[in-house]
Amino acid sequence: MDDPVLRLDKICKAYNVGLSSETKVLHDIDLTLKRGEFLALMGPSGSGKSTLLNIIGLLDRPTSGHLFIKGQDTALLNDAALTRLRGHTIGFVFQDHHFISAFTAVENVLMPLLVDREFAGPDIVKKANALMARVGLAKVADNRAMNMFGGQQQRVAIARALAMSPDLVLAEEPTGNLNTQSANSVFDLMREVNRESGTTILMVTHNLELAKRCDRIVDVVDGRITA
Ligand SMILES: Nc1ncnc2c1ncn2[C@@H]1O[C@H](COP(=O)(O)OP(=O)(O)OP(=O)(O)O)[C@@H](O)[C@H]1O
Repeated sequence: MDDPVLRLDKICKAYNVGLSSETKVLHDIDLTLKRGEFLALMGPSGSGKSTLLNIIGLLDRPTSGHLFIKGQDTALLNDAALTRLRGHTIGFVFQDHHFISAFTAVENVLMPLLVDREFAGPDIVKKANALMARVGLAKVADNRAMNMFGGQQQRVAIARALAMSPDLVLAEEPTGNLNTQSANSVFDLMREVNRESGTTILMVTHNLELAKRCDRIVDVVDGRITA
């Protein structure tokens, strides 16, 4: 049977505050993402969306509960194995893209392929250029990413997230800084990628109009899934 890309089983997260107390931020989160799904994660500020995204992105560990990626229980993996799994399975698109400022757009897309020995090979430049074409930026691939418009930068970030052909893309407010037209066009691109290549996408957003165009909306309120 095909395992879901992601399955969360009773995920809880508490942060230590001072020496003796802790704040519980996530409570018994159960969530399954099937291959090819495009899910919108919504919820008020402080409800725990970023905390959940960090756990799903294997950047942080839950306090309790289990996170399965393609059937693999990540609680059983050490940090090196988690890093490898993250690199090969998950792409990230954030509001703040952390581009390397001295690099062109296509060089930023190339970076993840260059640093992973298992991917490095003669075709990676071709792949990076194909990704730039895929996101509609072939003509400006050699411009500095830092000098581009917001919508273009977000397209570069999407191309970079797709470089390792991830099963799952996590996008945190990917259209948050954009005007309505750019936001729609960046969302359209993500929708196309999702439909064409079957990449599973989880997008945190405050934009209800865009969320409605996803396959499913999940609301997080006070660290619990409510809908
Ligand atoms: N490292 C930390 N230590 C202690 N408390 C934290 C830490 N990180 C987050 N929190 C708390 O956890 C709660 C959830 O925060 P989180 O950033 O996950 O919410 P969010 O839904 O992503 O909010 P926003 O939409 O504003 O980004 C908040 O009350 C926050 O103050």
